[in-house]
Amino acid sequence: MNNSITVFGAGSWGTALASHLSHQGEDVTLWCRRPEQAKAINMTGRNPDYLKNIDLPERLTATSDLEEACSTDTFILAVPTQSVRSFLKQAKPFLREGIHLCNAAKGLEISTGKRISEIVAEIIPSARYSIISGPSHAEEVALSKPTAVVVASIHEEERTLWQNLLNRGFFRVYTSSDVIGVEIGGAVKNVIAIAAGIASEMDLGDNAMAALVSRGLAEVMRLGAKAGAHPLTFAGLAGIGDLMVTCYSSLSRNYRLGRAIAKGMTLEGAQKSLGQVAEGAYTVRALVEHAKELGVELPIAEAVYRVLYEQKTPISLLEELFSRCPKPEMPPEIRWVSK
Ligand SMILES: NC(=O)C1=CN([C@@H]2O[C@H](COP(=O)(O)OP(=O)(O)OC[C@H]3O[C@@H](n4cnc5c(N)ncnc54)[C@H](O)[C@@H]3O)[C@@H](O)[C@H]2O)C=CC1
Ligand SMILES: O=C(CO)COP(=O)(O)O
Repeated sequence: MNNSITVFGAGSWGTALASHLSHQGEDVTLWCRRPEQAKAINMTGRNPDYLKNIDLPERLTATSDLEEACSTDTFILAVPTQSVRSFLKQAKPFLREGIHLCNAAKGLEISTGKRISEIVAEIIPSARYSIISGPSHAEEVALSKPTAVVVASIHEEERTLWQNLLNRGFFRVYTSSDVIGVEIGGAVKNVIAIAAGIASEMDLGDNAMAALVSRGLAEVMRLGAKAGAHPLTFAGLAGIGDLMVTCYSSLSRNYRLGRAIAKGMTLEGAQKSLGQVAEGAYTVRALVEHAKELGVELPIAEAVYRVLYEQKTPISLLEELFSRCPKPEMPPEIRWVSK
């Protein structure tokens, strides 16, 4: 099979996915925001800003010309969540009707609390949407380390298309029809990973970390249940799988951001020192600022928000979390109500 695929966004994840597809024989264009980055990739075969040591396949070409990048009908969207809406508006005039669009970003929009499928439906309603998620650090995918992910779409032919394109070598792709669950799992785990970084820096211990991951999963599930996700999605790659890889790995930017905050850095300083996007710092705002509409209790997310945006100390939040009223482990709202 030989398709022409454009990957929007030449950060770590866009570069890793473009490289994977290109290694498998696809013609891939990597769209870069900055012309000098595209030029450097084409001249040196390496991305000067992300995954700098990875040799990119020869057939991968980069461009910063958006019209040229849009001249196909199959796309991966790998720009950070808060830029998705403005990016799609910019690309829309060049896009054909009925494009195949696989989103690779993980987050919720701060201004609306929306998932990316909802943003895409507003801006490009004719797009046939899929999402790829699961435990997949770009650094490992770029080195062809064994990785398993899930692609979700409400259209069976779309999930099959992306599975056929991406499932090669040590990159195994499962499919799902639960777009809502896969999106929520990927977005919220980034917030829990910030908490995990904080807990790790505070040396709270293995018990605390396991409690955090489990209770973090409970928050993911509560939110998912309310939004109409299938509960079993959270037992899979986009749920517990991604929570584990992000909460236990120093490759995770969200985890590293949490550690930096617990060391006493400001949020701005921590973000600057990271030099890459830690989506959890934004998604937590979407969760807390839209808590009323979301209608679920998210104590860990709220604690992360107060540490990042209200300068509360992690230890005071830990004490608050532990002094809450005792309750059942699984509240009644964790059940699947089909929508
Ligand atoms: N890095 C990873 O291991 C993984 C990342 N993701 C997700 O992929 C998304 C992108 O993350 P990374 O590539 O890791 O980020 P990154 O921080 O490595 O790179 C961000 C990229 O987005 C571009 N960008 C920023 N604002 C933009 C705008 N307004 N318009 C167009 N492009 C813009 C930047 O120029 C840069 O190329 C995030 O949602 C992240 O959660 C998902 C799975 C794995
Ligand atoms: O989503 C990821 C791994 O699946 C990457 O996590 P970070 O954004 O925290 O690095």
